[in-house]
Order: sequence, then C-alpha cells, then structure tokens
Amino acid sequence: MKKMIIHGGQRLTGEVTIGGAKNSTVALIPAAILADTPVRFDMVPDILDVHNLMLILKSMNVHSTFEDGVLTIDPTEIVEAPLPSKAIKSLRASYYFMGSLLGRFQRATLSFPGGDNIGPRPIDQHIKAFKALGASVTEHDGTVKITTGPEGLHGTRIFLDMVSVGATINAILAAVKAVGTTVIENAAKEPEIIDIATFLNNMGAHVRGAGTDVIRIEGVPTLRAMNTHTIIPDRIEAGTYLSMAAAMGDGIVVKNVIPEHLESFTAKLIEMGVPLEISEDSIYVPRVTELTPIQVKTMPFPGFATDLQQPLTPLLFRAAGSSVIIDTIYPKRIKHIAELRKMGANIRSEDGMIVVDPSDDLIGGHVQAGEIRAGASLVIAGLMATGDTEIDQADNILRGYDRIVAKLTALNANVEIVEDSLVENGRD
Ligand SMILES: CC(=O)N[C@H]1[C@@H](OP(=O)(O)OP(=O)(O)OC[C@H]2O[C@@H](n3ccc(=O)[nH]c3=O)[C@H](O)[C@@H]2O)O[C@H](CO)[C@@H](O)[C@@H]1O
Ligand SMILES: C=C(OP(=O)(O)O)C(=O)O
Repeated sequence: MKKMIIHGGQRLTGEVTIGGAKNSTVALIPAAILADTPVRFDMVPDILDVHNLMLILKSMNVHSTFEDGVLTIDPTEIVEAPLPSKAIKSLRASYYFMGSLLGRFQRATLSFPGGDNIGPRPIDQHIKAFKALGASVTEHDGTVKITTGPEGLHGTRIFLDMVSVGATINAILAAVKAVGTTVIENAAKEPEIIDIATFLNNMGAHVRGAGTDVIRIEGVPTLRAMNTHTIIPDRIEAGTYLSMAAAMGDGIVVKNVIPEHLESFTAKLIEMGVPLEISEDSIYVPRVTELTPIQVKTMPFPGFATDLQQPLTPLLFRAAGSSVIIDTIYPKRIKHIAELRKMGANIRSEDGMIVVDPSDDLIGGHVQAGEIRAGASLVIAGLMATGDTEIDQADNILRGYDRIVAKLTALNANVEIVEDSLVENGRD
C-alpha cells in the first residue's frame, strides 16, 4: 500500500491534460477479447486498474503491452483459464469479463468482484440480461458460473429495472456476437457506453442507439480491429481538476475535455459563481474569490455524476453558506466525510443528505482514502489545507487518476507518493 503526502497551501497554476476515461478503458480491455485480431488503444490512462486488467488478460494467454499511452492486446491465442482472484477483486469492472467471456466462449466463471467501497453494488441486472440471452447463472462461494446450452446465446429483449452503466455494457458485450437481435431498454446513456459501442462497431459489430435509452444490437459472427481506438477523455478526472482549480487555482487550463460530457458539472460551477471559459476542447478556470452555496443531486447521465460529488465537496467549503448533496445513485458514498472532519471541515451526513458548511481553515491531517473518489476529495482538501496531509491507502487514488503526482507537480503542487513501509513489512 502507498501513501500520498501533500504539503498544502500552495496556489496552483498552469495547464493539465486529461487522460483517457477510466470507465471506458476498464470496459474496453475486457471487450478486446471478443476480437479475432490484435487490438490497439491509445490515450490509455496509466492507472492501477489497467495494470490489473493486463494481469487478468495474461492469465488467459492474452499478451498485452502498454507504453506511452498505447495499449496493444492480442487475444488471438486466448485460452479459458481460472482468472486471478486478487486482480479480479481489485476492481469492480472485472465483471465485464462475464459479458466478454460469454461472447467469446459462451460461458464464464468468475469470482465476485469483492469489496463494498461505495455501498452495496448488486449485479442482479447483469445476471438478468445474461439469462434473457439464454444463459444459466449459478453462484457458489463467491464464484459466478455462467453457462449456455448447445445453441449458445440468442438475441432478445432486455428491460433493465434501473439505469445501470455496468449492466448496459455487460449486456452489449454478451449480445454483440449472439445470434439475432437484442434490444436493451432503459439502457444507461453515459458517454463511456458510446465509446464501447464505437470500438465494437469499428470492428464490424452492429450496435445502434448507444447514448439513448434503447440500444439495438444485431449479432455478428466475428469482430476484427482495423484501426487504433482513441479513448474518450475522462470526464471525472476533468471534473476533479476543475474543482481543484476553482478551489486553489490562480488560473488553470484543463485540456483534452469534451465539454458536453461535463455540462451538469460545469453548470453547477457556474451557478456557484465560477466564471469558466469553455472552449471546444479545454476549459479555463480563473482565480475565484466569492462562491455561492449550491444543492446537488446525483443522477444517471446526463445528470450530475455520482463520481463527482466527492471531488466537488472541498470547493463547497469555500462557499458563503450551507450546500447540500444528495447521492441518489450510491447514498452510502460518504467515506470522505469522517476523514474531512479530521482536517477541520464542517461536513456531516444527515437524513440521507450530505451537508457542507463553510470551512475556511482546513488543517493537514492523517487520513485514509477509503475509495477512489473519497481519495480525490482528500487530495483537494490537502492542497487547500495548511500543513502536511498524509493520505493512507493511496492505491485507491492511483486506481483511477492518471499520473496524478506528475500532473499536480506541473500545477505547482507539492505532493509525493511513498511506500507505506510499515504495511510493506507485514502490518497489513
Ligand atoms: C467501472 C464503472 O464504469 N463504474 C461506474 C459504474 O459503476 P456501476 O456499473 O457499479 O454502477 P451502475 O450504473 O451499474 O449502478 C447504478 C445504480 O444501479 C444499482 N444497480 C446496478 C446494477 C445492478 O445489477 N443492480 C443494481 O441495483 C446500483 O446499486 C446503483 O445504485 O457506474 C457508476 C454510476 O454512474 C459509477 O459510479 C462507477 O464509476
Ligand atoms: C466507483 C468508481 O469506480 P469502480 O466502479 O471501478 O469502483 C469510480 O470510478 O468512481
């Protein structure tokens, strides 16, 4: 386990370039095993999730290389093999191998991606989709076994009971090579779903309607990559830097963004009084002096992303009054609250709401990044605080923030990642 140390209080300035979207990448890599050719991605973020997914690929004899943001994956010699449970459990998105293995081999066995880091994360809608496509699913001792009869998977109508990014993508992965037409209704509309569909369609798939709530898939027998797929920019990483820039910046340009993907977020910053200058693919955040409190309710896309409520929180400390956040997607996503309080923040959870009061004098402290976005909020708070902040479990931050120390250092922050030697010596 690693620790992040932040020497707080430095004003930030300069430019930061956003990497490829984590939540696309972690689905694109499992999707790559559906191809009958090698596959190449660029704008791949250098994050722990990618390295763990590469380990999972290796266990199936799928060779991959990753250098300078380019990831190549060769699934042509793939074999069925038990997947390494430590890597599987390290990231939720390993559940996309259920859909892609089903598409490739008509069966899949996977240990349940463990952990409960942002509240309960059921996969009943994924299972419902697999069953509708003709699979049988059993679960025993934390292992999910999905099988099909001799006819394999067939096209079907799938109505998702709730809007789920994971279930929508898993249903696409399983259906893309199934015989016949599949229609997913009440599908999630997140930009990452469009990115997966674009990748598959460029290999010959017929996925129509991604980005709307009805997705139609005509199964095809083979998928062949003809070109490099460029991953869309990470709207959550972008939102994190926008929040940080408004909180501590003396003028920061956030580059490589698709502003349309960030509208629900930038609308809230503007409502707070941050005079953003939004261009075609970058956003300038000037130094901000006064901020108005706001109310935020997280919703499926195009609503305000649950993944951005925690990164936004430290900025709310600077507003002149109480702000309120309601996370309707993951109401238990509150791991940051107790940690921020240790730094002197006025924040509490009350009747399903997060109430954030002005907190002018944050003080560096010893805190824990219980999950990725809680970690992001602690990083921003640490930058705002006087003194040093030590964030334990920084691996959770590195799961999803591309080269974060280099990017923060280039913005004039004083941060470092160190090995937690006591943990290395066996404390954990
Ligand atoms: C790797 C990835 O892309 N992760 C994202 C994905 O997670 P994840 O795919 O886990 O989230 P979903 O969109 O599936 O879940 C949305 C809501 O539906 C519920 N649900 C979901 C599936 C299911 O079978 N049953 C069920 O009840 C969940 O508990 C949650 O309340 O979308 C979340 C919501 O935008 C983001 O926070 C995560 O960053
Ligand atoms: C919760 C998140 O990711 P994951 O679904 O991979 O845990 C996130 O990206 O905020």
